[in-house]
Amino acid sequence: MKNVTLQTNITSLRGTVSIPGDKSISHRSIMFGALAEGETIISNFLAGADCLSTIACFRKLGVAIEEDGPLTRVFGGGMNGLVQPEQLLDVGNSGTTIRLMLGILAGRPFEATLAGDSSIAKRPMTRVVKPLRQMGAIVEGKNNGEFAPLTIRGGKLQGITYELPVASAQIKSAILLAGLQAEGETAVIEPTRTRDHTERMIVQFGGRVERDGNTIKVKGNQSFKAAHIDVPGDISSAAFFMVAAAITKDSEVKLVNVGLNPTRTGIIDCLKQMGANIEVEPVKSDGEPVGNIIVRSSSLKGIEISGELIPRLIDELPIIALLATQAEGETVIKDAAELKVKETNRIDTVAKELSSLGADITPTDDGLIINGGVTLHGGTVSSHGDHRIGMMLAVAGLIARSEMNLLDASAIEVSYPQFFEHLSELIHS
Ligand SMILES: O=C(O)C1=C[C@@H](OP(=O)(O)O)[C@@H](O)[C@H](O)C1
Ligand SMILES: C=C(OP(=O)(O)O)C(=O)O
Repeated sequence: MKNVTLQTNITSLRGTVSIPGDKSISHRSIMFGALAEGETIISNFLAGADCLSTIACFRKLGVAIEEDGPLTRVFGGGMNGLVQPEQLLDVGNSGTTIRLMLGILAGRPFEATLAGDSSIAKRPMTRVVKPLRQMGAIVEGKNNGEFAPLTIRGGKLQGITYELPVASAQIKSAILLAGLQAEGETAVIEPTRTRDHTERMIVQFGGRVERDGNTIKVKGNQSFKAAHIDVPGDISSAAFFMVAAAITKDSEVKLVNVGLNPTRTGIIDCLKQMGANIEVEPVKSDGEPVGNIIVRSSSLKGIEISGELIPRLIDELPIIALLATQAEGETVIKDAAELKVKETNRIDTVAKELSSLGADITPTDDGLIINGGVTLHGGTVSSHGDHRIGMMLAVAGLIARSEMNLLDASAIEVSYPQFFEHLSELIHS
């Protein structure tokens, strides 16, 4: 529960940040490395608390994983290499870990129990438990499997065709990971395109996956070969500095090595639509698309953010809400009810914390309405244990007119342990 006094009312932000590895891709590189045959070598792995939880879970499943300076090595024993864990699998604060691991464990012929922190205990799990049960896994947990702790006994699975009730890469990935181990074919139909890192990684590890419109299909009984994965910088982490540069005066920030997978670049589209001064320089890469992003102080206008754009910037909505407080006119965020089931109810926590700093922000059933052009003042705010809320509030501090204290700042370690260090390197006061 580290509390920090934030730097407020700064003059400008200038410099370059090399953005740490993408959280979604880091999780998946460990998972596929564990299921593949041989030594997988990962560079730029994100050593944030969530991804370290994934490593700890796979070690308990018998997989050797070495953190070797800048490289992470996973010694996979193939699909049948996982062994029944002797202890509970602790996913910490990570929704991606628990949901994707359920998909993997659904196909394994042993029992395992997964649990996490108090936030994980409140996040909905029926969304993955239901399709996995349909495929043949046995899952037990509180409220008929809605909440962790969850005990899963996997085994012989049958492929299914499943229409996702919400646009979620975690549900899609859990079903695909089970489908890769099932008899026959598994098809997942997504209502709107979501991040496709799992599909890309299936191919990188020598597997097969097909996409036809919004339907993704995998054949069962596949096996994987070890791979080299170079994890790009996390655009969801870069977003905090993009917004920070846009809303502060005399600023110019360059973010290097950022993942530019089109299923994740909604924040760039949103900044452009709001009138931000932003440039993107693509950089050659073998795997996921990567580039550098340069953002300068901007004069911004309010927009509507809704529909298919939402899954492409879902984790950036807290920092976009702050951006909107500095734009002229109204910003309406809708179709984003999924924000209610993240680490916190992000509609409520964003509205509560930004209102306490003087923002004009109203929570709705599926988003937020923000009237911009407001000067923020200081005060005591809290991350509520949610890393993205913590980083958004630290960025709000940069433009706050009086002292600001952030409670529970340590939550930021979930996705960006070097956040304060990188921020202070940019500050010119
Ligand atoms: O698949 C992933 O790595 C993630 C998917 C998203 O969640 P949902 O699938 O619940 O939308 C996102 O919010 C989360 O931070 C990471
Ligand atoms: C929602 C998030 O992650 P997860 O679902 O993995 O906890 C996030 O990182 O914003």
